[in-house]
Amino acid sequence: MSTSIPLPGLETITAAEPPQRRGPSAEELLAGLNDPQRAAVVHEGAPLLVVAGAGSGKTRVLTRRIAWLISERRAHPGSILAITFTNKAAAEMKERVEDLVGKRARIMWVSTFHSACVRILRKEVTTLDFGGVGFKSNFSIYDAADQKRLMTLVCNDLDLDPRRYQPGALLHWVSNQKNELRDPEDATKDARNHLEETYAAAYTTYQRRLREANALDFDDLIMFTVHLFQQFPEVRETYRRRFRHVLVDEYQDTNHAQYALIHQLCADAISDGGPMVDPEVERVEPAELMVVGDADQSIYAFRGANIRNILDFEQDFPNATSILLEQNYRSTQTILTAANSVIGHNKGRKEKRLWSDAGDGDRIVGYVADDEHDEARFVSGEIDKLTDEGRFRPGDVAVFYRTNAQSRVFEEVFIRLGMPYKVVGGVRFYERREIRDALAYLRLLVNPADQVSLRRILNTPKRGIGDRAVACVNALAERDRITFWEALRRAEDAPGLATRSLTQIQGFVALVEELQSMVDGGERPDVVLETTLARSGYLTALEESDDPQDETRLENLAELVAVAREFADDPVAGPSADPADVDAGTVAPGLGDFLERVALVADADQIPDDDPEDQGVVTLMTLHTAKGLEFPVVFLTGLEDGVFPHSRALGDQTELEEERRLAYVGVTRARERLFISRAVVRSAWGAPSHNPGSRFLDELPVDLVDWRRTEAAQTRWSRPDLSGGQHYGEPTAAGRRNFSAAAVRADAAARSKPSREIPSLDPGDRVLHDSFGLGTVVALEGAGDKAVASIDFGSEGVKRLLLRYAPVEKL
Ligand SMILES: Nc1ncnc2c1ncn2[C@@H]1O[C@H](COP(=O)(O)OP(=O)(O)OP(=O)(O)O)[C@@H](O)[C@H]1O
Ligand SMILES: [Mg+2]
Repeated sequence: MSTSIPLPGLETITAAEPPQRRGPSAEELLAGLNDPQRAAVVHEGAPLLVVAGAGSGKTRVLTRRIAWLISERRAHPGSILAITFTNKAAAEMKERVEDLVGKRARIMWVSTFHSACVRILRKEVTTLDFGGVGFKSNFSIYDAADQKRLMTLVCNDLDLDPRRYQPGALLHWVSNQKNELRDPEDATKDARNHLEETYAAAYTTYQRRLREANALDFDDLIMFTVHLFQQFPEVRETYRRRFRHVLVDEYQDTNHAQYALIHQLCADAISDGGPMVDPEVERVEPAELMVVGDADQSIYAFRGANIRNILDFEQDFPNATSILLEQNYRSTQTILTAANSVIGHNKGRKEKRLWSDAGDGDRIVGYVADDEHDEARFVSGEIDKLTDEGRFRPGDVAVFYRTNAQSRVFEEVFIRLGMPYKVVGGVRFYERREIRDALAYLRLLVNPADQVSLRRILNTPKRGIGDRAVACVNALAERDRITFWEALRRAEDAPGLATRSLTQIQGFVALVEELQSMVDGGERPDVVLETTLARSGYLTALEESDDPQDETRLENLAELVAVAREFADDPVAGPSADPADVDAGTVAPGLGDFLERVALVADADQIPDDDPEDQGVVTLMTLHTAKGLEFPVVFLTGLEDGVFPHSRALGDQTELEEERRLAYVGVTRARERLFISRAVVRSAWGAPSHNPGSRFLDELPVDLVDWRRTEAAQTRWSRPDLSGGQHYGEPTAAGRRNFSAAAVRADAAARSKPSREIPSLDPGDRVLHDSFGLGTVVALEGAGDKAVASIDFGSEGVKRLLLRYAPVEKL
């Protein structure tokens, strides 16, 4: 499948060739390359290291070299192994090489480390016989959730105190061991204290259980392949004979195990083969190796990536040749200078002189937003302007953020404005399972006839209402021609329903009815939502789960509560509100209104992935996902200390440097235009926090950035180095709201109480309303907190107002 994400360096130099056409000429293959790039493409023999800054054509050179090997050096495509960082990048690279040299390229191996190892192990794993229990080639591959479940079992096996030994922490430790190629025996042997002994015991049991399940985890894929090669030289030699050319992109993000794998395939003398190396096995000449990378873009240390692999390449491969690329072809000089300036703050790095002849280009635009909604509106407003001018299409634009949860606000604004977008590497917020579950609960409260919602959550979280019970209730509904909900309420009449199921169903019905009474009482949507999540056991189920994803789910639900709270605080503002939609002070927004608003936002199916005129769509993604890509226009958002750099990194120099490399990756994705933004207040996890500007902002040259900011932000905040900024826009409702909201958000109880005295009114009374002016009370319903007055405001019409909220004064 072709993707609309531009993977740079992979561009075609000739159109797809007709079947009989001869391959491209050498000149064609070298067209559009500078001298050092050509040298890298045609290099023969010794291991080759191409180190260069972002956008200097590393990926392009690697792709061309593959085509060159096949076309000019007559290498058999099957003898080529190229490693990329993602499957997407692999698919693109393969496609481009095929475009260049034709279909015969198809049999080369272009893949990630993991995919390559799966292929090898499917074939060879039966050779491995750890502890007498062999693997079968149909082994399963365990993902993070599977691993967590398995490790929980291990903890039970070993009777480990769950408060001291958490499966997540154990798995992290095990993963580190595997990335260092240390098996359970190594770990046990080297354990220096009780804690390490326990970890090693967990590792041993975990591996045994994996074996029994005929399963491998991701780290095993690499470690087992390396062990296979080390222990069975004849197998290794088979692959050495096969792969005559090995090429690795993004080499800076390889970990030790991956490095060892490359070493096994390409090193001249294999030092770490151990005693099992069989002198009888005929040694094969090492494969030609080419690795390309940029130490400044190493951003996966948390997965064991070792920056030393690239720094030490010349030591590891003593006869290596290095080629340096210094010209950047991606970005304007302004963008490049900014990137160089930020990364220059990292210590102990090799200085690079990256330059561009693309001209200075436009200045970087900076924006200090009142809050995250304001930031999202700024981004969408700028995209609108750029596309209206006709210079860029939506597909040219990418919006980057540090963590996945930050996509939500952008999504809401984009949907509201009809801006086509896609989220890469994450599910759209309102399509996430937990969000759909929570909304299904709320829909049910408003509309008990909503069968789809009801069935979705009837047994979510698990409460022992299984398929059989549902079938019995269904039978009752059909027999008596009542709704499914009615049938649930009368479940005692359901034919064949087990007593246990009946009790469970009655408990569920009581829960829903209780929650419904909150809704009928006019309770705030956020309070209803929070209560629902708590009372239904949904939160507890997630909290107690071992699935690492459930932590993210909790965060997402907190985010949804924040959405509801904002809506209840001020239905006029908020990302998806059009002031014209809501009459200020009319009946306080209830759950139904909230659901309606959310439904509009959540109706993401309406958004085409790519629009018919091939304008493309705006891409939203995290900075980690952006590696290797490029876009004409980039928005780098959330530049706040505690967001980016991540709060975890603030006190740690090493982590801070990794965050800075991430910033460098982000900035260098931009070709022509770069926008940077931060929000003065950000409502993460439902509570507003004031974050200072990112320290990376201070590391940008002052004269390269045009600061635009709101008046509100200006008065509240000042940076000495950004004083020359230009005014942008008016203070927004959202900004004002968040500031006042910050002050009053003391606790949930306080939020759900009226903050003002309720005027006592009678029909015929004259009142003054802040927005609608003079009016006459025509009718009254309810009392106390729930008192609603119908008031005739003459030309403004008759409004129904919940007096608890309405700004009316009796005259
Ligand atoms: N000699 C050249 N002439 C014109 N354009 C080039 C040249 N070399 C590379 N490019 C273009 O420059 C851009 C960056 O190239 P590429 O993505 O290969 O760089 P990279 O070094 O791999 O970047 P990164 O470090 O971000 O992975 C691409 O659009 C590529 O097509
Ligand atoms: Mg690249």
